[in-house]
Amino acid sequence: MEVSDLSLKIGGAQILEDISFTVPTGEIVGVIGPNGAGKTTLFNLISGVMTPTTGRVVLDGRDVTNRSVTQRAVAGLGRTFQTSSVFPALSVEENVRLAAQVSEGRALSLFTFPRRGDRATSRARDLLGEVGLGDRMGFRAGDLPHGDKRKLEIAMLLATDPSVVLLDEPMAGVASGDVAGLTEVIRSLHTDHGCTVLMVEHHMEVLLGLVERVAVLHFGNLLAIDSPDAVMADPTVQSAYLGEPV
Ligand SMILES: Nc1ncnc2c1ncn2[C@@H]1O[C@H](COP(=O)(O)OP(=O)(O)OP(=O)(O)O)[C@@H](O)[C@H]1O
Repeated sequence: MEVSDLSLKIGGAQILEDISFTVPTGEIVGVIGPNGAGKTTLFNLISGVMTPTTGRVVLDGRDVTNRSVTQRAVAGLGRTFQTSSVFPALSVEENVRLAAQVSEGRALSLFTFPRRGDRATSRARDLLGEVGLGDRMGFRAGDLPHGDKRKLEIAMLLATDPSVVLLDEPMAGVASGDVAGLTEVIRSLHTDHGCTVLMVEHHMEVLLGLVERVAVLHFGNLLAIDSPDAVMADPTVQSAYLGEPV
């Protein structure tokens, strides 16, 4: 995935300015920065929720800058949001089955009842087993604890066979006892599914344990993108992000 010279101006406010970086296929990159730095806006521009004032977004060699959210999803871009986005009244299995049906180009309908051998159903069951929710398939999704909702969202993402995944604060609100399990599910996106992952996360221990590089945003500018050690040792990053050199 490549973004080049990506900028967003709203009214007189420069929200993001000339952001350029490349994430090679299969790499996990973390995105950090103080509140209001522009992390979610960057995800909105990459996923097509917002249109950049200037710049380009390239996925798998294809320029998708002028493509819609749906077209980018079809091109292999998946995303989770800061707030949970499961269908709360549906069962855990129904949530993933719908995602699998949509990715197969079938109707977003629950009136196709699950049958033995049905591809979307067996895919949903496999993925739920993989993320550790194999024993919760019949639960109402809205009743799951937050960490399991996050795992469910990842199973829904995987049902669409994404090549690039954007995760916006996946650990937000997750109970401390569920962090390790969810971390492993996120790791599997890259190790087992070969996904390219861009991840905003405030939980630094989790982030630094997962990512190969970290991008640091500050007031809409990209201060650095490098290995966690190099970024943490960077005096500009220390003074901007941590307040002062340490
Ligand atoms: N549609 C918009 N109109 C005007 N300003 C906006 C809009 N969207 C975002 N902003 C501003 O852009 C800046 C970046 O916001 P953004 O939500 O991307 O930051 P963030 O780094 O994700 O913050 P947080 O860590 O709090 O989620 C903020 O100052 C925000 O107020």
